[in-house]
Amino acid sequence: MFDVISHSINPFSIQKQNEDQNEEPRSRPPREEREREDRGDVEARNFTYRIGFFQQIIHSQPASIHIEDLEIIDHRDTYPGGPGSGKGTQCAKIVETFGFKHLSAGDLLRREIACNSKYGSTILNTIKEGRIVPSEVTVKLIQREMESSDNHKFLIDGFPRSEENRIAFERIMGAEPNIVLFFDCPEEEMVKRVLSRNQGRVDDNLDTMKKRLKVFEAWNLPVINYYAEKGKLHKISALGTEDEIFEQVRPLFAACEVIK
Ligand SMILES: Nc1ncnc2c1ncn2[C@@H]1O[C@H](COP(=O)(O)OP(=O)(O)OP(=O)(O)O)[C@@H](O)[C@H]1O
Ligand SMILES: O=c1ccn([C@@H]2O[C@H](COP(=O)(O)O)[C@@H](O)[C@H]2O)c(=O)[nH]1
Repeated sequence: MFDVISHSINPFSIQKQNEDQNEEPRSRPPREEREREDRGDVEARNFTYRIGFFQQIIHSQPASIHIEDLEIIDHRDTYPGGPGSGKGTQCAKIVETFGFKHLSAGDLLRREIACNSKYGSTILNTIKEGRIVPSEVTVKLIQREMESSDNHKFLIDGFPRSEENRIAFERIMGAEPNIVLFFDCPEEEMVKRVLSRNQGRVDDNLDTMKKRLKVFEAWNLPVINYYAEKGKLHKISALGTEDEIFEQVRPLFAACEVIK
């Protein structure tokens, strides 16, 4: 495993200066800053967006499909697509049936921890705190997997977690999802599933789960709104057996197969 981040500036320290995930997400940057960004002013972008190290890469991969962490407005006892709602479980079924390449952002980050990569220990701490890893790190991991895959159909699971993630992904990969799914699950069910998952994850405990739900609630809403406005969002009830849930998912993907 090699480090995907080769910059001399640590993206985690940039994130710390610019973002407190315990606070509400910031609104859009002012127009002047956006214009600087559009002009490719790297220095301005670094400061403003925390993720500005990216080169603009136009990528020819066909658009990907995101299994998303999403949230419903004014419906606070359910957390669509939240932690433990069953996204990974359904992804496995989609892969089996439709031949997609499954990319779980969380798994990619955990792999960085396991192989002691440059930011492995910082990623570990971030995950223990239930916080969001800087987009620069996550998108580069996803990019590497997409570019080294023979497949052209991707299921991106648990990503984007924030508008910053979404914007970084679209900018780097030059691709948008064809479809975004959100899994609608009551909070107590998610907590129950996470606490009985039994896979030895450092974040499968009540303390981290509470933090994850809080971060999820604060940062996912703009992402949902964005995809809803684009007409790409599909809500799936996450209650029921795995097969029952897949019967809601299957037709959506069958329709995508036809579009090509
Ligand atoms: N329909 C279901 N009914 C009951 N348990 C389920 C169902 N689907 C998945 N599970 C179980 O719930 C746990 C969480 O599922 P899964 O890992 O797929 O969720 P996730 O949304 O990918 O979670 P995370 O975002 O934390 O990675 C697993 O132990 C899984 O076996
Ligand atoms: O895009 C991402 C995805 C994940 N994280 C961090 O990893 C954990 C676990 O993610 P799962 O999707 O539940 O496997 C999550 O709580 C975040 O801390 C991330 O930062 N960015």
